[in-house]
Amino acid sequence: MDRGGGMLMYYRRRGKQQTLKVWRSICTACLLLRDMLWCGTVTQQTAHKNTMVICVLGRYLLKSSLCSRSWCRKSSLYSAGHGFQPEEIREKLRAFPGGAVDLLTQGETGLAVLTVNNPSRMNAFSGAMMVELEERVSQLESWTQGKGLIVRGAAGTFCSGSDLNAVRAISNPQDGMKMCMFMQDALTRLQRLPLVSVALVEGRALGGGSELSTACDFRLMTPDSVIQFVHKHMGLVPGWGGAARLVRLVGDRHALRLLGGALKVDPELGLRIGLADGVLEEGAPQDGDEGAALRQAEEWLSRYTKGPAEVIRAAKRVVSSGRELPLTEALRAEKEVFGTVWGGEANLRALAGKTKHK
Ligand SMILES: CCCC(=O)SCCNC(=O)CCNC(=O)[C@H](O)C(C)(C)COP(=O)(O)OP(=O)(O)OC[C@H]1O[C@@H](n2cnc3c(N)ncnc32)[C@H](O)[C@@H]1OP(=O)(O)O
Repeated sequence: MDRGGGMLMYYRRRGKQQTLKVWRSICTACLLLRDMLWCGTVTQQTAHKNTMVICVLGRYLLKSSLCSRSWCRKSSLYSAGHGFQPEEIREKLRAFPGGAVDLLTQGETGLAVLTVNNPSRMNAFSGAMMVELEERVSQLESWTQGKGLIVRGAAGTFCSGSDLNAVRAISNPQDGMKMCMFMQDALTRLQRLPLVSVALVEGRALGGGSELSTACDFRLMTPDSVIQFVHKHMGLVPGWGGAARLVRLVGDRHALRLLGGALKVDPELGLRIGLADGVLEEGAPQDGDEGAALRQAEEWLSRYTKGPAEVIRAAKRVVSSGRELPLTEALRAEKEVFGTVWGGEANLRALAGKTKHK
């Protein structure tokens, strides 16, 4: 079994052990109390009070052990209880064909390129493409050697959101909710991948396209590009998790300006409010070199992905848990990830090499 799979097994086993330990402690404490009550060491009132304390404490411990388990298991956002039936939704979405979501993984560099590919519709997401996106995310979840991911659109533009033809056909509230849960789930899983991810925004990122860009760790913009949450003009708000992520990226006031005003975010505004992390050099597409922006993005990303895969992936994991979990849980998750690199190959090599950080 590879290291990633082994780690997941370790987390699962550890989660079960923790839960068992908590149950065992609750039972032992209750039995002890019962014996003390029989022997007359404690009064009935004290025993009752202590039972309450044990129950509250036990509940807290169980909850926290289950919480770290579910985080490590990369569980879905929604379950059947929320009306989330992924296979049924996939079938519905596949009824709207067109376009593709392509994935290219490079073994030597550990970088992958995910391309939203529907140029005749400015890379709008057909239903079939939503299903393909989820499949590509699953592929990336099993790619244990990966370190970085670039998300881009084909033919010099990023993505114009969901395909309006599909949107019209599923405009009833039930189908809308299903699509919303499906895309939130896929994009949350994309954001949680143990890969440093960057959205390469060329041309336009509109509606769902702007939401997709926020599911990456970073956004690089070409000089003439625009990110625009156009949802207001469609009588909508983001539904692919874009609003929740936007608030975390730029703060609630900027987020409200971007959504309420459907503002066009050019690179200058993007950098100022912290939505963009870099602007690529001028001129490349005009030279007829379509791959130039991608090469620049690869070079930019490689600064953060140089080094052993297990260390880069661990860095992304601790950032993901820090980003999403309450502090106590995040610290516990960090401890677990730390345990996977401490005394590991890269750590021992660095110690033997007397590394200096000049
Ligand atoms: C929760 C998710 C919410 C959402 O994503 S709702 C969707 C939000 N997106 C939009 O409203 C974008 C609508 N499109 C536009 O505003 C413009 O097409 C856009 C992207 C600014 C490009 O404008 P232009 O450069 O003038 O090009 P154009 O309009 O002639 O477009 C070229 C072809 O692409 C098509 N297209 C663009 N965006 C699309 C979309 N989202 N769904 C379906 N088709 C779309 C457009 O209809 C046109 O096709 P055709 O040449 O007329 O056959």
